[in-house]
Amino acid sequence: MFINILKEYCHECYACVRNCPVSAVKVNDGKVEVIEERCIHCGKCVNLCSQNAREIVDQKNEVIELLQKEDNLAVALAPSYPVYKLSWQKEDWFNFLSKLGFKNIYEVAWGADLISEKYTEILQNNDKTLISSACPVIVNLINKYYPQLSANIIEVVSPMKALSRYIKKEGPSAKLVLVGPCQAKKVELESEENIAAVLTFSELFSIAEELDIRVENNIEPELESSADKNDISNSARSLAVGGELLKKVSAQLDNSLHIEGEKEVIELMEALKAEKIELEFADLLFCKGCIDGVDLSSENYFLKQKHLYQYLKTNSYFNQYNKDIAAHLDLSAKYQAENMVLKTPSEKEIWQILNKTDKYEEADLLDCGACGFESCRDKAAAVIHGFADVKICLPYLLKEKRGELKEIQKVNKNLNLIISSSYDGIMLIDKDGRVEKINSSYLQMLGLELEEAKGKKISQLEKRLGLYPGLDLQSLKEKEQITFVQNHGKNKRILLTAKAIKDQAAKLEQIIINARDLAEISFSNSQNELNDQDIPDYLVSKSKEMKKIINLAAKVAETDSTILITGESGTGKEVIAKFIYEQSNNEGDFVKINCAAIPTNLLESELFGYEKGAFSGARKSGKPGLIEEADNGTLFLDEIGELSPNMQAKLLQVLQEHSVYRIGSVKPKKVNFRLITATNRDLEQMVKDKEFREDLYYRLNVFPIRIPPLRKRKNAIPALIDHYLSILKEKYDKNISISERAVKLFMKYDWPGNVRELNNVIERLVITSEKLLIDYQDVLALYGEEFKTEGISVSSLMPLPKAVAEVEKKILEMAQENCKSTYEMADMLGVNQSTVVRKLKKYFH
Ligand SMILES: Nc1ncnc2c1ncn2[C@@H]1O[C@H](COP(=O)(O)OP(=O)(O)OP(=O)(O)O)[C@@H](O)[C@H]1O
Repeated sequence: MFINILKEYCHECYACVRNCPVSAVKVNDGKVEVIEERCIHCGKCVNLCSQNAREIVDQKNEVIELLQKEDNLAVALAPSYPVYKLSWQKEDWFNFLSKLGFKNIYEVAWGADLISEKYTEILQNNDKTLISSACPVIVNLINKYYPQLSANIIEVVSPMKALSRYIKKEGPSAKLVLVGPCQAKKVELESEENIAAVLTFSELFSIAEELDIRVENNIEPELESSADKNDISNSARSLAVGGELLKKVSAQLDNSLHIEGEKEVIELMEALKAEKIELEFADLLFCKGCIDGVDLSSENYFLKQKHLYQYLKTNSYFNQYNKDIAAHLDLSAKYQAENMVLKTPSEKEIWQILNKTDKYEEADLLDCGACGFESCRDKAAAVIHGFADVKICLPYLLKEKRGELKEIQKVNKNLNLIISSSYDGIMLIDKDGRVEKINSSYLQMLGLELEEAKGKKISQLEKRLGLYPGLDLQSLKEKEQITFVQNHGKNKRILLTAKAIKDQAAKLEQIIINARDLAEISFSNSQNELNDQDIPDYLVSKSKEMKKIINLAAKVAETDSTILITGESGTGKEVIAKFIYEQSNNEGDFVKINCAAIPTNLLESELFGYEKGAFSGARKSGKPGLIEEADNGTLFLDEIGELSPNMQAKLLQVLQEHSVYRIGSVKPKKVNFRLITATNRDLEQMVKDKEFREDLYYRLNVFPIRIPPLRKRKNAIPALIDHYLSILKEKYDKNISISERAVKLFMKYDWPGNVRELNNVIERLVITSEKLLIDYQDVLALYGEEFKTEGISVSSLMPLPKAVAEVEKKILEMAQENCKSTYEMADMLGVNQSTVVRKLKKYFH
């Protein structure tokens, strides 16, 4: 690759696309690329790039190395060399090059002298238009884009090649570095074996800078002229000014011309191609003479020209040349057509492309040139040839962007509306943990005004408001999302879901927090309540309390949140855990273990598994633990309150690292499971008593579900009785039912064993009953004392007022458990509401 595009500097101005004379620059994904095989190496795109996004591949390092190790390194200067340093004379150049380490200095002008003789010879016996081969860009242009004219290029090497061949003969061991103003020479001379490197003048001077070489005027030139050598003609030395070659060779030609400059050359090519013009000889230069070459184009052209002629008058050449050696040189060359001419697309193909950027008729073709092509048609052709992105069309993109902007504004407006009207608290935090945006629901939850929250550090807010635990920014750097319950003082608990927004390099950019008051989740009358037919048969949900729990469970099932189910033994914690698993999208299994039922040492291997030979008695092959088995599924740890401190620590590690270590292994295994735990113990109290780890408690208590005891939801009893009777009828093949009075008796009992006890009692009654109707008496017969709670039983003497007070208190307690309001209690007890309020105050405050 001759030209590197520095993509980070390219700002998509497409000046290079627009100005490349042969469409050798393509646009790919917005960035430009040089198509090497189409490039004629004119260097124009390098010069015009204002962002310096082009880098010519150079050989500076090779030359530095050569200067340090080669004893016989020569340099050849292109004829334009005097104009690179307008203030320098020959001595300056000599001192400079000698100090750099070159042992011999040649001038390419000698090569020009050599080839001009060859030209004169060929032109004398010629019957077709011949074109000069001195300019490598012209040779590339003809071979690639006017292949029918390749045969017209004069079959003589360029002056530089001629010189290199001469030097090879003169001193075969000499290695040569060529220095000139032209990028194309680098490609042209690549294959000449005695040329070690080709540099531009700028590259040569940057090497000097690197080696800290300066010009000193006190060194005299050491190179002497000798008698057996020849001079260089001044016409050859002025070859860098356009037209000098023609002057030198065309004395006897009637029909020849010299042309320089891109536009003029291409015009002539077109005329020659169309056979509109016939010439004996055309001396062509792609630049305005080599003094205007890519590396010299910044200085005023006429100043350069004047200086060159002046310099040649007052400064002799560096070296003389041996004509005898030159006489035997092979200066012939063959030029090969490489046809890069593209097929012209049809009108239909062009319009198919134009249509893609909303251009349907001539009036739509603005030809603004912003895409880098002169016309919309040219651009469409480039798209067809694969050189351009169809979408790069400024008017089209502007229209599209305007539409997108409108859409974004609309979405933004809607989004703001949704956020501000959301019932959930929503907060946006920046990567440094400062509040960027917060909606009014959240402000209300925190009891803050907007200005008290906006821009403040979340950690400071949490401290000030006593919110604990705080948002763990560190873990959000590693994870996508965390869910946890945050305590607001004693009574308020907020369920927080914090989602990390990360950039492409996975660095945390922002955090979105969604907050819900747990009290509201638990008691809200959800609009998305499950229908009765969606509730499985094994779950009796007739009571209001159970319905709420089931709806809550169904909602949380959709998330991957960790759930803690609490409630007395037999209330249905496991049934709810199972229901959550069934409602979720978990692909894996429901794996259950009762932490109280297994001794600690066994529990560890059950949960974590073990490697082969981990302990005596272990299975030879090792065994995966239940945590591994629950991968992608749900792990239900019942009686979590019974976990030993050691096991608590190990479980916490699994939850923090999302990986498990089998016993005897140091290799973690990644696991992904939903955890549901259950307990009938008061974990919060256990934390206070230091019996349960606080950090583990917070990890488990992400989404709490509390199942009340059956005595607090006695209205569920009839439905539960029906449920069990229908199962038992089938099981025991008995068409048995229960009397209303017996049910009433059931309703008065406190059911310390909860639903499980109720189930057992009914089963026993079904088994023992000889009739088809279980009655009040049957219950009493079987459970006698326990169920005799109907009426008031008096077992000892006491003052009457005290007895009345105790009865009143007991009755109020019972009414409270079964009623939602003091009005309902008043109704049930046959007194008015104010009496209930007064008596409640008396006994309970
Ligand atoms: N809502 C319900 N509908 C039908 N059956 C229920 C319901 N709740 C509980 N049960 C039944 O009650 C019994 C006890 O339930 P479960 O084992 O789920 O209770 P638990 O709270 O997990 O008990 P423990 O704390 O002793 O483990 C089971 O037979 C279960 O099927």
